[in-house]
Amino acid sequence: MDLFAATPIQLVEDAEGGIRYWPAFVDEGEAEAWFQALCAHCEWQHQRRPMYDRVVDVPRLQAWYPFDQDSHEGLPASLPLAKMLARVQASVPGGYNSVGLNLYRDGHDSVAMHNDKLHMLVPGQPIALVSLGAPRRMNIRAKAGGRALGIDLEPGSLLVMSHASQVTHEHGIPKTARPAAPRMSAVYRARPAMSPHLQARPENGEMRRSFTPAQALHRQRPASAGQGRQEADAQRLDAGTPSAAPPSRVGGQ
Ligand SMILES: O=C(O)CCC(=O)C(=O)O
Ligand SMILES: [Fe+2]
Repeated sequence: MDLFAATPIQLVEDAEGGIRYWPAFVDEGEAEAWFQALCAHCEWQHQRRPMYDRVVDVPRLQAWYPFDQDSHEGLPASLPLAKMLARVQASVPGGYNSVGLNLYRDGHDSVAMHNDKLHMLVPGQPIALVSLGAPRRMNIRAKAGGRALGIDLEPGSLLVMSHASQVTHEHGIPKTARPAAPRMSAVYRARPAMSPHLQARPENGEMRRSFTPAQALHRQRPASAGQGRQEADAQRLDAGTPSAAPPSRVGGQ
């Protein structure tokens, strides 16, 4: 392993490791192979969520794989997720038992500023986010105030956020008017036992549509642009998996 890849950039400090970024976590060839395999073989879903009197689109595709922490049962053999997990574990050991994937088809896809849902995370355990495909900017902002920090998440990079950082900071991927090729994140987390995440979906009246591999990368616009579907993004409710918990402004997976 080269020294560059082994040395993270410290973005936020706290007692649990803060937020750290490894720009060249894996080489380009490997990142591209993972991206292609995940695009083609993940079970991509497009969520729509009831919100007040409307149903809103989650502006990105998602896939979820809960798995056994020891045996890795739950990670499909057709996907490189176990191999990716081994790489993550080698850099940032943790009790990971869930991976959530996000596919941002173009600059219209996004995730609103949020922290990952605390009741669905094991305290003290890291959140490890592998970026693949095109680079996209992530904003990270202290809840206490101050300017957001913008970091361009490169393909093959690793971003690790401490549990503690989810209490103090928010993160999000804003929409961009610049041409943006598809980008993916694979987010490894340690979920508490029996968390709602591990139970059958859909939950809370959420609606989903599945995508074939060929459809996954092609955005399907509403028939009438003027009456386009509302997106959850503006309301900050799109930031993760709905759960049995009451809606809150934090969102996140
Ligand atoms: O795609 C990303 O880099 C961020 C995803 C995220 O924040 C989440 O899934 O909770
Ligand atoms: Fe998040």
